[in-house]
Amino acid sequence: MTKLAVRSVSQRYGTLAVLRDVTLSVAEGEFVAVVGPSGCGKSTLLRIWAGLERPSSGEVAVDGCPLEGPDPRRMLVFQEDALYPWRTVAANVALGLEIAGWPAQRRRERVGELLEAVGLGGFDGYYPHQLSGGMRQRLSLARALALDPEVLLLDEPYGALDALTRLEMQEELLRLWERTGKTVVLITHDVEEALFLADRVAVMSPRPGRLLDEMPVSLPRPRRRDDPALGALKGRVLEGLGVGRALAR
Ligand SMILES: Nc1ncnc2c1ncn2[C@@H]1O[C@H](COP(=O)(O)OP(=O)(O)OP(=O)(O)O)[C@@H](O)[C@H]1O
Repeated sequence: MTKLAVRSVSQRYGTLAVLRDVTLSVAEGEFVAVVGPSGCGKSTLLRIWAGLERPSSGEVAVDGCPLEGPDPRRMLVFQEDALYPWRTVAANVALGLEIAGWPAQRRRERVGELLEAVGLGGFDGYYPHQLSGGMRQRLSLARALALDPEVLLLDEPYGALDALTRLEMQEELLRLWERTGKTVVLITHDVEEALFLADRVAVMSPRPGRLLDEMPVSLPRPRRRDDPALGALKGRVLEGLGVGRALAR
């Protein structure tokens, strides 16, 4: 079943055309990565699916119905963590639960589960500035997961992390996805990250962003990062992006 869809979606900001005639669907439980040059409208597409903005033209659907607006069943996680610095780790995770009216005891239990799940057990009383970049991203993920959303919209969540932490976070995300079966859309600049994680990679053109290619990655998981088949796919994505084969090696 199709979870998310855009059909012939275009977005303009004043005279700036950002997305042009984009049609893309994501099946329930599917992991789709979107890659494309900086400024081609990837985040815009994610904000449209989050219900934070409406396209200038085209249709946006969730579960086959026109999208109405933001909904806790679809959670967006940003590149820069959007944590509240004055709230502790536990209080950051609890925010959505507070807004949803969960009683204090249930909130505490849920926050404990979530922090364990993302490897932050024992850090409840820390403040965001006392955490590493990777820990802050784990916290952002825990907060996004609090109300058990059906869809995770991840906007380059690991872009600011060092290479090793990034690989670790990719493995964790994969485990989470395998365990929960959530629908995931991941925006990334990192073609290897896209191919390591996703069922399908959508390749976008420079602004105004159009969909150039949709590439299924049918390799079984766990994937090996040095698998030559991944290398061949990487060549195809880079070629689509106009980067050329020479860089793929
Ligand atoms: N609210 C807005 N008002 C005006 N212009 C906007 C707005 N939001 C985005 N833009 C412009 O739309 C274009 C696409 O932005 P967007 O953030 O979607 O790109 P992106 O592909 O995610 O880029 P990056 O990979 O660098 O994060 C940019 O030129 C940006 O300046």
